[in-house]
Amino acid sequence: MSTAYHGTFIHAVSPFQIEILPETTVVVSDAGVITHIVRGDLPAQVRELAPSPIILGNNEFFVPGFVDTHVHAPQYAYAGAGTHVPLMTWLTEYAFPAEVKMRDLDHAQDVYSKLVDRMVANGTTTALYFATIDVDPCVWFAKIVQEKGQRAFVGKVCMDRNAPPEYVETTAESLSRTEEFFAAVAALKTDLVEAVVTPRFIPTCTLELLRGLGELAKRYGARVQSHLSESRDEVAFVESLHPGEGSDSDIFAAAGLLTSKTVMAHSIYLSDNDEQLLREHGCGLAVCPISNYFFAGSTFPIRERMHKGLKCGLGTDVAGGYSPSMLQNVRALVLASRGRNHHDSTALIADYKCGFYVATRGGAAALGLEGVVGGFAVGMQFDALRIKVGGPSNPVDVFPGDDWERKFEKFVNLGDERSIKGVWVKGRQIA
Ligand SMILES: O=c1[nH]c(=O)c2nc[nH]c2[nH]1
Ligand SMILES: [Zn+2]
Repeated sequence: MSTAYHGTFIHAVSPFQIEILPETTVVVSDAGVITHIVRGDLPAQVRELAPSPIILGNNEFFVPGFVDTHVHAPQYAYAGAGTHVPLMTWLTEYAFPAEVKMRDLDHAQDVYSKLVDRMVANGTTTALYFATIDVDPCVWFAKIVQEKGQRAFVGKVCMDRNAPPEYVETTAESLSRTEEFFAAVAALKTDLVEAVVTPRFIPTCTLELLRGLGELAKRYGARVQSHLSESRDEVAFVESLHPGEGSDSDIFAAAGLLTSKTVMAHSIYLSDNDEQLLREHGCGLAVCPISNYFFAGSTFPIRERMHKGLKCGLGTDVAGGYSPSMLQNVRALVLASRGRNHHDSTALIADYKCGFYVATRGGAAALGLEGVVGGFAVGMQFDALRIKVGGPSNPVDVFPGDDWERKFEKFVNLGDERSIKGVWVKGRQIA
């Protein structure tokens, strides 16, 4: 049985253009795929296909669900804390201990459930996750996202050097556990949760491990994620570990880890050669503006990089970024690009439309899901948010004369989970 949704639909069709479809009916099949988009009054033909259409009220509209291209699930336990130290210190003092604690599966259940609930409430329908180095808590996490119905790509983190003795693997363990995790996720038999090859970053992975993971990614046709050229201290550390062996991009490329199914987080410090390598291999980049304020020491030049053909999505980077809200990250992206322009008037500014684009369609493209999620079109899957502005306890006030464009812009700049009244993934309502 199909379901019909009638009202106003708003999505980004490019980094510069928002399309508003008022008085529109979207019909979604049992399989969660959009089969019809009809403008105008609710057509009689739709009543036959979908006898109980969902009709939006005043000040309501649908937008595509958000795509978070970079999240560390176990770090949610301390999100909002640890904002005073640089990356390498933060990893030792906050990230690694929090990840070790996931070995306590009751604690893992608590943190992971709260994170996924919070992300869904904030409208994130797709996420690319880092978990931890241990297989059991990773499988636990995959089951939690499966139960909650979010579309998720989950990585068992790999590290065979420069990590605490209680939180490091041998090269052989890291590779065999990755395969174990792939088998466990395949056994879940779900098309919404997928395992991802996940070297943490070059400082914690030997070249032997990187090469082994490159081979696994090829053999499984798997997605890959890692961090790339993310901060000055990380870049200096890689230079000291691999003098004369090139940049992070060169090292990942040599290991076979740059593919069209790769998403690299941060990617701040890129030479022309790095940009060319990432573009040629069709990699996606996860831009994490809140986290960049704290760790990167520089702003990702998003408009310039998109113009050069690099596929950019938005990432919260919980908990290097303190907020799991994609809207908060859209705003941080816009503010950061404006700040960059204040220092260099030739720097291009990303506005709220651009921010919304990278949070939805851009993120989908970075993950190779263009034409699947991130917008509304026949043949795409229905991952959507029902938004309401105005009314008591809504952070967005509306006034006479506010048209759809203004209501949408207010939602992007002022909205939060109180404005998100329903969340659908592949046609199924999950919140
Ligand atoms: O923001 C980050 N969070 C992490 O957990 C991490 N690990 C390596 N590099 C990292 N950057
Ligand atoms: Zn990260």
